[in-house]
Amino acid sequence: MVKVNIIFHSVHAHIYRMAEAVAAGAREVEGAEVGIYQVPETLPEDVLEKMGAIETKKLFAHIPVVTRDMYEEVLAGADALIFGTPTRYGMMTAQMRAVLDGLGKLWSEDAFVGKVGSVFTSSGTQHGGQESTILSFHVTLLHLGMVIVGLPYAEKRQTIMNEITGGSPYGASTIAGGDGSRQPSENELEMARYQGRHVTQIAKKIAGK
Ligand SMILES: Cc1cc2nc3c(=O)[nH]c(=O)nc-3n(C[C@H](O)[C@H](O)[C@H](O)COP(=O)(O)O)c2cc1C
Repeated sequence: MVKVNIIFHSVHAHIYRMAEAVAAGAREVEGAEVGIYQVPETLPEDVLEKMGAIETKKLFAHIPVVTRDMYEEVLAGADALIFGTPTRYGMMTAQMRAVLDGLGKLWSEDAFVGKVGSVFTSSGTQHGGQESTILSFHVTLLHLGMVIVGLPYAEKRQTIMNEITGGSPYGASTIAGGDGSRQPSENELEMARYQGRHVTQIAKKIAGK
């Protein structure tokens, strides 16, 4: 059994939809045990309301929130962690950062060394920093000692030119549009499934399971 957990933050549900696709891909691998968790939201209710996020947050309210008492089991206990974060000023969200910054004790115990780490993202605009979000996230994964896996060019969907699409060798991604109205395309969701499957296959090999 190879254990893969997907940890995401989302406000308007784009990353949530991508996370479900990543999970579906991971589940295709025989012997995979796949979990999906969201990080705690730190924005107050009135701010979420102003952002028009009350309804979109409800779409994934059923997904368990990973709290500090769960870090050992959910994060350190997995063979692979696949993180999903919206882009904020070209980087991960503060909500995701807060979880990573809470891993100090487990980091000092080498709890993540040799585990597989991977990242996917979304942004409002096509060139709004998807690559910098994923690559800067990778720095933290390297500090934790993780083996980084991206989205290889073997996944040809990232090379298409006939439609607007996310996806890069660094990881799957989607473009939400300035007003958040664009939903992940089938091409982007397929890349997310590929990433989930690919990470799981590699984690299975590394774990010898
Ligand atoms: C404070 C803030 C900063 C943002 N920074 C960027 C950015 O640097 N580039 C960009 O393209 N979109 C940016 N966005 C748009 C978000 O990336 C977009 O809303 C998000 O990817 C949608 O994902 P979600 O539906 O899962 O929340 C920003 C949004 C907020 C609220």
